Amino acid sequence: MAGEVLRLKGVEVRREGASLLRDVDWTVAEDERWVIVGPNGAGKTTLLQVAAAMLFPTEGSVELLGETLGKTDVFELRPRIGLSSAAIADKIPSDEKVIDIVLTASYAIIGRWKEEYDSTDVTRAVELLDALGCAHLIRRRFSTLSEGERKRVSIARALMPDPELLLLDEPAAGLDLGGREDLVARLTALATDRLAPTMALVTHHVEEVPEGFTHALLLRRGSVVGTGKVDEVFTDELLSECFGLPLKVERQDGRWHARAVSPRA
Ligand SMILES: Nc1ncnc2c1ncn2[C@@H]1O[C@H](COP(=O)(O)OP(=O)(O)OP(=O)(O)O)[C@@H](O)[C@H]1O
Repeated sequence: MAGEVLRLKGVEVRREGASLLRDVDWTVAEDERWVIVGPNGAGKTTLLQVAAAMLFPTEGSVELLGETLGKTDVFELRPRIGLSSAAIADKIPSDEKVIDIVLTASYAIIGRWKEEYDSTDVTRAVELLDALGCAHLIRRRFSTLSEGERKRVSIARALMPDPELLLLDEPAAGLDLGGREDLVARLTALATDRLAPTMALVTHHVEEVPEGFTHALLLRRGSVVGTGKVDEVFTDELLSECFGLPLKVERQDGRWHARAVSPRA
C-alpha cells in the first residue's frame, strides 16, 4: 500500500474573525492525484497554502511528508514541495530569464543572483521546459511571455527540485481554449507518469480536470462538501451542493463537463 503524503485533521483557519477553513479532514496517499474544486472564495487557495507548509492552521493538525507542522523546520520541508501559483509568478522580476526562473527553484529562491549551477541542473531545467513545450523560450524574459507560457514555465519551476508533492493553484486560469487543452494534455501525461510526484490541483471548472486525476475534494465556504474518488464525488448532487445551483455532470472520453440544469428541464 502506498504511503501517506498529507493528513489534515480538524483543520480550521481563521483570519480577522472569518473562518477560511472549517474542520477540514483530508488524507492524500503517495500514488494519488487530487483536484480541489469549489466556487470563488471557497477556501481552495487557503487549503493549498496549508498543504504547502506556507500557512499554519489556527486549529487542527497537519502531517506533511512525515513531519508535523509546528514541530518541524518549514525551511527544510518547503523545498520538498513544488508549488505553482499566481502569487509566486507575481514575485518574479520582470527581466528574469525563463531558464533562470526554473534554475533558481533548486535553491527555493526567486531572482538569480550569484549562485552557481552545474551542468546537471541546466540539463534538468531544459528537459523540464521541453516536457512542458517551452524549450524555445529559455532565453526569453518572463515579462514577455503569454499567460499560457507563464503557466507552463511556473509548472517546470515547481518540478525542478524533484518535489515529493506538487501543488498547482489554478494552472489553467486565464488560458484560451487551445492553451487550456494543451495544458490539460500535459498534466494528463504527468498524472499518468508512475514516477511523477503526488499531485493536488485547484480549479473552478471540472472541464479542466486532466485524465489520470484519481481523487477530488469539494469545498464550499471553507467546509468539505465531498471527498473521495473522482467518480464518486463528481455527482450531480455533490457538485450542485458545492456550487449552490442545480448542475448536471457528465463524463465523456475521460473528461468531465458540468452545466446548470434549466428550470424547464
Ligand atoms: N486575511 C484574510 N482575512 C479575512 N478573510 C480572508 C483573508 N484572506 C482570505 N480571506 C477570505 O477567505 C476566503 C477564502 O479565500 P481563498 O483565496 O482561499 O478562496 P479560493 O477558493 O481560492 O477563491 P478563488 O476561487 O476566488 O481564488 C475568501 O472569501 C477571502 O476573501
